[in-house]
Amino acid sequence: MGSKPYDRDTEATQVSNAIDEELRIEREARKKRSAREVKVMLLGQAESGKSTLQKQMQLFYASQSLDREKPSWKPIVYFNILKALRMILGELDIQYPAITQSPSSTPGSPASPEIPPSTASSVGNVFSFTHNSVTHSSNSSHYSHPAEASWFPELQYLRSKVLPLVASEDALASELSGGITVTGGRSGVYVRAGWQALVTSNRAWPLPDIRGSASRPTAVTNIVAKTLLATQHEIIDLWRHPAVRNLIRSNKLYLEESAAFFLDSIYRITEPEYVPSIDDVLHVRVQTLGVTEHQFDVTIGGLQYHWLLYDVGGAPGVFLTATGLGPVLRRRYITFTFDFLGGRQLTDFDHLFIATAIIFLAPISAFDQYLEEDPRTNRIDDSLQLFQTLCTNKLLSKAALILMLNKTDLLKQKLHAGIKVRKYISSYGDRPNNYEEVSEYFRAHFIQVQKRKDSSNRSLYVHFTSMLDVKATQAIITNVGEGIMRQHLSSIGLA
Ligand SMILES: Nc1nc2c(ncn2[C@@H]2O[C@H](COP(=O)(O)OP(=O)(O)OP(=O)(O)O)[C@@H](O)[C@H]2O)c(=O)[nH]1
Ligand SMILES: [Mg+2]
Repeated sequence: MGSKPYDRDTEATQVSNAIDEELRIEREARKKRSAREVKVMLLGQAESGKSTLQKQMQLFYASQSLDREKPSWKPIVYFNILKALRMILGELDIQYPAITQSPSSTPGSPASPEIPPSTASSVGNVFSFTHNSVTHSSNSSHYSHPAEASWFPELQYLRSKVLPLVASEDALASELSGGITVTGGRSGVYVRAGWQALVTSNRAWPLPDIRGSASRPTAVTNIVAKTLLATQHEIIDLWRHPAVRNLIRSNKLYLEESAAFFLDSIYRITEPEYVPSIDDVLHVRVQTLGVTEHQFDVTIGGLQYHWLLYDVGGAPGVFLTATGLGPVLRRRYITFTFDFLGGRQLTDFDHLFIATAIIFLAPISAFDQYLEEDPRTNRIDDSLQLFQTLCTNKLLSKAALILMLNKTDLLKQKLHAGIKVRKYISSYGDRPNNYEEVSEYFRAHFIQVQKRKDSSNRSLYVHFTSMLDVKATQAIITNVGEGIMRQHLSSIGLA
């Protein structure tokens, strides 16, 4: 019988060659792919505007996709309003415990649609401030404003009207998150990468990526829409009430930056046919947890490039490694993020540390604000420290570095209102308290950090931005985009 002798070595060699060939093909394919792939990372402290920049880039490079998403932002706009109302009522309760007593009914007031029973019962918990137990004295002499005691009946009435809405905040968040709650609140959130979070008073609700949210349930959203419509006048009366104005002016009440925009627009938002505008989408505040990836195709010089944008959530303690290392200290944020990205457990991210460019956002309006988790750290100081960590990171030393000194609109407003930089940053000294001087002062500090700490000798591109201004931001994106492409072409040897 002439059967061929079995040759173990030959077969092993064939298998080995086939594997090598497969690897070579995969390497070639990867090389080709990466020549067309531009990776951009957005970094900066919480609320610095990274996700807003991501939306602006989406608007610039893929505007139809943002248009398609608009309806799904509606419940999140509602959520931002409910959160603002909760914060207003919370502070009023602390300042004026008397208003927590039931009001005598006011004639002619519209009835609010019913809130789901599961949430209505939580009203007591939402406002269980220690101050509530203080018996209110009818003697108004301890109030700082002469009219304060006379405000109580109206505040009591407005509170009773708005309270059912506030009580639906958790139910709305639960509906949007598909019922998943994250325990531990702001400081101890454990969620996988790529989620956003609706943060309520003591909980966080992971919000699945808005892009995949077409089939969301809407029961609570509809009830909230009706309740908002039924109470729109009371919401406006509360928002414009001198008591609330007073609390904001005296810094006793600090609302998220989107709050004023949405509350001022309440009549437009409560219209039955309301669909969020691009402006609304840009104003929405949703916290990013972990890293969210966004992709666009960008055509330059007749060639199509695939942009991968990584929006890295800036809040502490929201990262989870695949190995379950858990929350990290604020100071280690960037180092950790890079470890997380460089760690090979998450294959999608394992090449991130060769990002083409990093855009670092620093909100320079935050000179009078402190970190929530560390009330002694000024937010500008925190931004400078994060920026320094970034400049010294070896893994990222090849990436182009772009610095956006953001929220210049808010900075101008604050300076115009007479808020003194010197009061919060003593080294500012006696320099003039105007926009030109202040913005230049901050710019010089960031540039100095890079000069001193970045050993790679790369250039730093600095832009002053106001991320809610579409026209101005689109011009900056054009400029930054061209720079990033130049960097990319040079890194793959084509420029
Ligand atoms: N006035 C003003 N508001 C801004 C600007 N940029 C962003 N915002 C608002 O600031 C809030 C926070 O912005 P985000 O983009 O969510 O911040 P982020 O850096 O992604 O925050 P994290 O996801 O927590 O890391 C949102 O309500 C934005 O609308 C700006 O230039 N001016
Ligand atoms: Mg974000």
